[in-house]
Amino acid sequence: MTEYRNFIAGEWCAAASGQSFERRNPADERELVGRFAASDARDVQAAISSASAAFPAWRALAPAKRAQVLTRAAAWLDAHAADLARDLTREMGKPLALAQDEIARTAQTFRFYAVEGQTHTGETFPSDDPDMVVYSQREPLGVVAVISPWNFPASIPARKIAPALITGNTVVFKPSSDAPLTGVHLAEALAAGGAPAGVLNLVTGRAGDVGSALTAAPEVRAVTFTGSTAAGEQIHRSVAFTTRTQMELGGKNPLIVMEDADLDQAVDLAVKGGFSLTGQACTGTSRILVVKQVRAAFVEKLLARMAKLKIANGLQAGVDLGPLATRKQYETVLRYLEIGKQEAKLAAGGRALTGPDHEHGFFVEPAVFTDVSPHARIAQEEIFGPVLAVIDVDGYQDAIAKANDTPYGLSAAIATRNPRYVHDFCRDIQSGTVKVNRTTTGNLTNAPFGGYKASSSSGFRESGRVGLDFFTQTKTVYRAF
Ligand SMILES: NC(=O)C1=CN([C@@H]2O[C@H](COP(=O)(O)OP(=O)(O)OC[C@H]3O[C@@H](n4cnc5c(N)ncnc54)[C@H](O)[C@@H]3O)[C@@H](O)[C@H]2O)C=CC1
Ligand SMILES: O=Cc1ccc(S(=O)(=O)O)cc1
Repeated sequence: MTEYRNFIAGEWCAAASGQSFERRNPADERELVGRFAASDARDVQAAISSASAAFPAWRALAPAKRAQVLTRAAAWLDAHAADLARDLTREMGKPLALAQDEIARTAQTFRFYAVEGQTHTGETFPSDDPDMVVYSQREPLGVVAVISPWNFPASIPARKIAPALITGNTVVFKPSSDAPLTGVHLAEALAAGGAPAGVLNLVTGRAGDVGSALTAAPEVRAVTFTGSTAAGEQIHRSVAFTTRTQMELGGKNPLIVMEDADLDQAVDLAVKGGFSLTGQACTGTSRILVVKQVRAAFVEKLLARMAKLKIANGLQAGVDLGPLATRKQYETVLRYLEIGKQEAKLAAGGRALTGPDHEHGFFVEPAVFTDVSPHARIAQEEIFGPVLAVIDVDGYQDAIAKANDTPYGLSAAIATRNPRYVHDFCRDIQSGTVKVNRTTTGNLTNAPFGGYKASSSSGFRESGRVGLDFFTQTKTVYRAF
């Protein structure tokens, strides 16, 4: 099947316009992945009405019953994991092993919130009146809009949808039009899990056609979004002042390599953090701040390691890097490679790949720039591609000052064996996630996730137990006889 529809009020339905858009495989544009409903404001309004109508009964349902829906959806994901991972690779390009891992983590996220959401309780407070009890309780917000990107088309929406649903909200979900098929599969999973009609609604389409209809609707009580800073700003401007927002935005994530680091391990962190997912992770490493005395040895090992990377269609065995996910992303990365050549020294890589394995896809060689000024554009702006900027530093104080000197603060790592550096780094770095001798990428379902500075827009963290907070409001009750 290659024709996919919206999911509204428990029914699979075509867009009101009757139009569809296509998604093609970024590794080989000749392959059609599917055709999807090209929705507009009418479809969005139908989905919001459906979610509003479903809300009273869903919030009244026992949390254990809501949990069963998530648990059964997780079982459906597990049962279909092989096909889902394949579709995920076909639609956005990541290597199959990473897609398999993502589907497994998505099921895990549904199970995690099925359990945690049932004990997301309030507190009792000592009362100044013996005839009065005082307590707080958590209540759902209502209709929540979930807007997600293409780089993690299963795990990012899952960690928004699962906490929203378990706490009694209903959802209108708009996946990226560059990875809509995995969004369709999430809706299938929840339908198979027994979500009542209207509890989860899926609307596919271009941001320009559905964006503000969804985010500005007065019935939508909260918008949870992951994507670019530019889109985040637009959404922020479009919502009513009473609409709660949660935005996970970009990063310019540093890896600091100290003079005492195990250089083989540091290279591993740079390659995995910078190039896995072809650099298209918000937590991807993009700046390497390396102490001068080990810089030459580090770069030499890094280039040797890069020469062994296999770049091809993610469905092939042993692939390290797939294509960039979209033509727009491909053009952006090529543009930044040209900017980098003006600003710094290209030490390796950076060519657009052609030839038998690559000619129909968006493939580029991973690139390393050295002699990069900390204020160069390639050291300050999110590229979202396999491009590493190596910046020389004089020691710990210089490294931390430069690491903190961007508008972002999502994830940061240090390679060192010195406990003093470890201690100071965990204190000094302005970043929502801090890693010691681990990659900037990768985060656990059960731990909080979010950024400092321009990397997140609100104090509400995603993921982990605190990921439930965004989706509830607190009511304080004073109850006397
Ligand atoms: N933080 C992250 O995980 C991600 C960051 N990005 C960054 O964004 C850049 C561009 O990628 P895009 O796919 O164009 O991301 P984007 O931020 O434009 O799109 C992300 C999602 O938001 C939706 N969207 C965009 N504008 C909207 C609006 N005004 N109202 C409602 N929904 C809206 C899109 O349809 C998509 O579902 C990348 O180069 C990268 O720098 C992209 C994807 C993920
Ligand atoms: O791109 C940002 C990002 C990367 C990974 C994840 S998840 O841990 O797979 O959910 C979330 C956000």
